Amino acid sequence: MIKRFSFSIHGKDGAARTGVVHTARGDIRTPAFMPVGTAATVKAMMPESVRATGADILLGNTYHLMLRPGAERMARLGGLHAFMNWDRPILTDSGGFQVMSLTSLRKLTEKGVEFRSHVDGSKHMLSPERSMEIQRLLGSDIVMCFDECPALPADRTRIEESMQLSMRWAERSKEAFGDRPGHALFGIQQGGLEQDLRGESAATLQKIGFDGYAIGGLAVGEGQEAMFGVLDYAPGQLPQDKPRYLMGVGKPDDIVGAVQRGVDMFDCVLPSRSGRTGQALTRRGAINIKNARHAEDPRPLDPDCTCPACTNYSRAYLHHVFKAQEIISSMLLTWHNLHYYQELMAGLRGAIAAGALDAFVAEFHAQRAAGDF
Ligand SMILES: N#Cc1ccc(CCNc2nc3cc4nc(N)[nH]c(=O)c4cc3[nH]2)cc1
Ligand SMILES: [Zn+2]
Repeated sequence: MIKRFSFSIHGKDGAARTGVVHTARGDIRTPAFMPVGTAATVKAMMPESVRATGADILLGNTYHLMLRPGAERMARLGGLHAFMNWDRPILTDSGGFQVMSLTSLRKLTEKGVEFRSHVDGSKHMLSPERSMEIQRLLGSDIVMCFDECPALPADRTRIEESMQLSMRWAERSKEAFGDRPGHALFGIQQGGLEQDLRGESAATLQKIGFDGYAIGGLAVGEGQEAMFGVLDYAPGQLPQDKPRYLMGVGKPDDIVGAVQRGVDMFDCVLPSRSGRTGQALTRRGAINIKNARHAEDPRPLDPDCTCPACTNYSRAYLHHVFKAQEIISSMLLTWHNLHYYQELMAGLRGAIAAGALDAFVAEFHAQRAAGDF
């Protein structure tokens, strides 16, 4: 018997919710953070280490995996879960956003988008139908509609036309996805910073009917204030009994503010990418371990953190291995950052369940104001 996708909300505090997304490959505690595993790996992390940080689900990318190793090849090899040795849920982005942000040679039409690979320059095409087929071949548990995310700033006409195209593509995505018990399809709201266009998008998506709803078109340079301005109304435009996923977000304080406004799921490359550059994200704010002041500091990054980096190594050691460009430097800081993100999510879940989110958020900001340690 295939376990069907479902979402149960166990607690609320204001607009914030905490609950569980049930999937055929396991449960996802929400609010949830999804580490990004773009090319079938969360960079510098073994999958068992990613699980040890507390992650219940990973994100993969249609765009990267269709170029290398290829969707049909991945299917022949048993699918993405077997390929990368991660047997829990995987959500895959649908590729449109990555095409627009990673390629320059491309042609956008009603049918879809033609582009050249940033890997080897070969020609490729993505459409709602092909994106659904690729995500099926990968074996993704949560599939994202194929959409268009307009670059900001853009005038209202461009935003409106792009949103309407994305809604036509959402219809085609749903049609192509078919009825796949045990798998979920999420719609993606567009509409830029325009409340009425986002309302129209939400209504159209709800009429088509999806297992979850993403808030797209944000974290594209609009800044936190404008993003929170949209989040003051956008989650409420979406069905309240389905998961709400804010794509590409974000910094710790972005996530806290978005959870307060009713968002349930997040993904961002920040903790892994910044970890590889020597930036440690901690409850007191960011620390750049390459700074000379850490060269002889015997203390851990964060004395209150239980991750392997903070348990077994000094700042001086982390400073050393970063300066020496040792591979372990990326491993340890990525592990720390992902551990910190999962601790933050666990803290948010517990605070919402206890009806104590305001106090949690106040303490979150107070610790960061206390500054570096
Ligand atoms: N380090 C680092 C770092 C780099 C980039 C970002 C911003 C990511 N923002 C973002 N990802 C997105 C993916 C998306 N996918 C789709 N299918 N649609 C979107 O509207 C969309 C919007 C997004 N906005 C955040 C942190
Ligand atoms: Zn740590």
